[in-house]
Parts: sequence; structure tokens; C-alpha cells
Amino acid sequence: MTTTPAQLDATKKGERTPEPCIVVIFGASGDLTKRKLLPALYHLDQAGLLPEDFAVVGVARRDLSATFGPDMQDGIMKGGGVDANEAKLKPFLDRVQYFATNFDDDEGFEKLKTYLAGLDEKFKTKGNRLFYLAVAPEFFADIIQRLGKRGMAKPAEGESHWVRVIIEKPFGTDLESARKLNDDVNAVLSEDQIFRIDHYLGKETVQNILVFRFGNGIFEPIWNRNYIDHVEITAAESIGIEGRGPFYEKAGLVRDVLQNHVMEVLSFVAMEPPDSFQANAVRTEKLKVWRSIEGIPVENTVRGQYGPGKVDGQDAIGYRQEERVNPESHTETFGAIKLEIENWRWAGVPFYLRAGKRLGKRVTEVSIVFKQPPTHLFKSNSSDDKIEQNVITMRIQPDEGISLRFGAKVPGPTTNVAQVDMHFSYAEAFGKSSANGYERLLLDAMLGDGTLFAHRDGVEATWALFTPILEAWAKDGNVDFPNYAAGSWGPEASDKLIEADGRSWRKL
Ligand SMILES: NC(=O)C1=CN([C@@H]2O[C@H](COP(=O)(O)OP(=O)(O)OC[C@H]3O[C@@H](n4cnc5c(N)ncnc54)[C@H](OP(=O)(O)O)[C@@H]3O)[C@@H](O)[C@H]2O)C=CC1
Ligand SMILES: O=C1O[C@H](COP(=O)(O)O)[C@@H](O)[C@H](O)[C@H]1O
Repeated sequence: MTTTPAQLDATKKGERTPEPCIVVIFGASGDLTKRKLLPALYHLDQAGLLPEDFAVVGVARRDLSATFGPDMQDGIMKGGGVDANEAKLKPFLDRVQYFATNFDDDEGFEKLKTYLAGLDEKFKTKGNRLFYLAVAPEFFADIIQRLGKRGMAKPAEGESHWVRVIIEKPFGTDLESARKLNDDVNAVLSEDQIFRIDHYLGKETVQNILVFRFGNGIFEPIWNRNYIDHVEITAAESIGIEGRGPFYEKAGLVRDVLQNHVMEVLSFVAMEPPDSFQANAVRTEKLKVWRSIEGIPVENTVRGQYGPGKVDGQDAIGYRQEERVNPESHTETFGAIKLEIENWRWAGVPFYLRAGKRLGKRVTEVSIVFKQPPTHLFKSNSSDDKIEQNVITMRIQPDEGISLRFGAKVPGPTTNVAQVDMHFSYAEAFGKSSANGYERLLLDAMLGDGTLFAHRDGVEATWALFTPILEAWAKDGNVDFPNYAAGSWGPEASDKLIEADGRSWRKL
């Protein structure tokens, strides 16, 4: 991870160094732990951002005690794309331990409690715990209940250590299940102990949306219905479901990406300035955005599923041909919606959101498309002599950066206008970073800072928007899937959704 001078300064001053603690990862042998969590912890270690007194304990079902070290080395270096040699990894791996238990084994939890207490002695971790639930959602409530039952979820009277729990997504599958999960979790833990993770909030470029808007004086005055024609958010992936058939069959694109990642990004684009960058202030403003969306009519939604096609010049199979997927599956792998935020700033400005698997390329970006100038003074270089609109594009990934598209005079004896781009690139300005979003969020959770985590009300507010759509889709079995070819930009209906308003998706 490239560490910026500011980060290092903060670290030297001890401002961002957590207290001693043990990070306990449930689901230690899983895909997420190998590909994202251990690499992120290793990056933090290399950047000097972890406390000196620190340990990681992986918990899973299989007995991997003997092989966990080498397995993890392999996982970190290959799965996480970490560029490190054994000598650099060793001191980190010495602090990574493994504990085998079944999640439904009460006795296993009792033993885990004793084991962690032993590690406190060895690593001087003072009883502080960050539990990370990197497990299938059906285990979230169960594990928390067992922690509660064994006295592991809260410090006892007179004890001064802390206990925090990171919960992975998806947080519920609809409004009702999200409410139930919130109730179950809140029965054991107080809200300030709960860190509902959405790794998009850990991405530098997502956080930079707030810095761009509220850390500069020039953008906010035009960030409203008076100047903005519409907003587009695209989260396109070229990959398919990567062997996660059973998970994806139950989830689908809306539950996997739209309800969480895309709605989080939307809230940063649309929220009012919070009165501070503290968790409660930010959460309050995000919530107001979601609550100002007065429902999304099903006519303003499009669903799709990829069929066979070509991605990056290679043949790609269709979703229904993927392993462990129903050959007649109705699960959506693409979603597009149009919504409006009924508040003073945004009334009348449509937001078009789309996300999907196996699209033309991997790109996540937000485009703010401004209104046309009031008169047509110059000749445009475009074939239809159309007045182009200014666009601010915030590229979340890859090629992270921001660009402003505007008209410029084409050199020559006529006064023709062509569209040009002014571009800021993260990599050019700050160097390349391999951070995956989890570094920042793990660090924040160790520090007890919930600003970049989802809150109970927020999760329920976004589910309240998507549950009726999912229910309407489930009732209407009349789907014509597959309806887009792998490697394309989604179903035709997605283009029609925006074209019906005389607009079109930006070419990416
Ligand atoms: N993978 C990803 O890219 C992403 C994942 N997530 C979320 O993270 C969570 C984990 O996902 P992922 O890592 O892919 O899942 P995996 O299926 O790869 O891993 C599941 C883990 O849970 C353990 N486990 C399962 N059942 C039990 C049990 N009864 N007792 C003890 N251990 C058990 C497994 O251990 P064992 O090997 O011993 O069976 C394994 O370590 C999910 O909620 C997912 O939605 C979120 C974003 C991205
Ligand atoms: O949570 C998830 O996110 C990934 C996309 O994350 P990114 O950081 O690679 O953009 C998605 O592929 C996966 O299906 C989903 O579960």
C-alpha cells in the first residue's frame, strides 16, 4: 500500500494507531479472508498503522492449525496480490493464529474465550476484541448470540476493555429480514459496537466524493437542481459470478450491489453537508437522502441476465451455464433504475443507476451531467451540431480520478467547439495504491470510528426502497432471460429507460 505523507504524519503522532487488540476473524478459511482481509491487515502492518501489541485469530470449522501459516502466506501473496517476500511476511504471520470450531458449538466458544485470554497474556492485547464475521449471513445472529451467552460480547462490570463486531454484507435480504437481524444483533450489542461493513465506503475515491464536494469552495454552489440536468452512476463488472453460484442464485444483482454499494455512493453524491465528519452527522445526512426517495416505480426499473458472449475477446458462458446455477434461473445479473430525490436540492433531477456482471468492462463511476448553456452561440464539431453538456466524472475504479468535460475552441479560422477533458489522476498525483478498501475500514473499526459504516436506520431505509421492486419482480415471472450478451452493456431496455427521457448513458 502506498502510504501518503499525511497518513505517516498522523501515524507518527499516534493519532491513527489503535489500542492493542486481537482481531478475531470468523470464516478464516474463506474467500474473503484470503483475498481481502489478511492482505489488508498485512498492508496496515507494513504501513506501521497497527498497534505493536496485536494478534489475529482465524476461526473456521476445519482443523487447519498445522497448515494455517503456509496457507495464509499463500493466500496473502497470491489471493491478495501482495508483493512481499517471506522475510517481510514472517513477522506478520507470527501474530496470526488459528482456532478450529463449528459455529454452532457452544463448548467451542467457551474454549475460544479461554484461548483468547491466553493470547492476551502472550501478545499484551488487554482484552480488546474486534470480531469480524466473514461468514455466510445465516451465521451472523447466531455467532453474536453465542458471544453474548459466553460473556464475550461486552466487558463485564468494572472491566475497561472494548468489544466491537464487524458484520459483512448482505445485511438482510429484504426489509423484514434486515429488521429482524438488526433486532437480534441489537439484543446483544449496542449500536456503537456494531460495524456493518460496505467495502465501497473504504475506497479512497468514494470518500473523495465528500472531499471534492465539501473540501472545495467552487463545486457546491452548482451542485443542485439549478445547474444539474441528471446524474448517472454505473458499477459495471466484466467478471461473472466467479464460482459463487449458490450465493448468487439467492442474492442477485440488486441484493449484491445496488441496495448497498451503489446506494452508499448515491448518498455521498446527494447528501447535504454534515455539520462534522463524525459518524452521527454523516449518517443523519445519508439517511435523509434515502428517505427523500419516494419509492421507485417498477416501470422505472430494468433487470437483466447475461447469456453467452465475448468478454475481452474471450468466449464467456451465460449465467445459466455457470456452475451450480439453475439452467432456468430467473436471477438478475443486471439492474438499472431511475429515481428522484424529492428534496429542495434535487427535485426534478433524475438519477440513473445501473450495475451488472459480465458487462463490456470493469468501471465504476459517477457522472454529474450539467444543463446546456442557454443559447447556441458557437458551432459544435459534433455531427448533429448538438450543444454538449459539461460533465464532471468521478471515476471510482479503475484509473481512479476525476475529469471535467467542457467545450473548447478548435484552433483555426472558424469558431467551432470541440469537447475536451481536464483530468486528475489519483495514481499520477499520489502514486499507485494497492489498498482494497478493507484497510481503512479495519483500521476505523479498531479505532471505534463508525463514520464509514452502515447504520441500522440506513440499512432499513435502503431495503424499504428495494423490497417492493424485488417483490414485484418475483411475482412477475414473465422474464425473457437471458436478455443481454456477456461483454455488452446490458439489455436494450436499459438504454430505453434513459432514452425515454431524451438522454443516453455515457459511453464508457
Ligand atoms: N468473497 C467476497 O468477495 C465477498 C464476500 N462477502 C461476504 O463475506 C462473507 C464470507 O464470504 P466468503 O469468504 O466468500 O465465504 P466462503 O464460503 O468462502 O467462506 C465461509 C467461511 O465460513 C466457514 N464456515 C462455514 N460454515 C461453518 C460452520 N458451521 N462452522 C465454522 N465455520 C464455518 C468456512 O470454514 P470451513 O472452510 O472450515 O468450512 C469458511 O471459512 C459472506 O457474508 C459474503 O457475503 C462480501 C463481499 C465480498
Ligand atoms: O460485494 C461485492 O463486491 C464485488 C465488487 O467489489 P469491487 O471492489 O471489486 O468493485 C462484487 O464483485 C461482488 O459480487 C459483491 O459481492
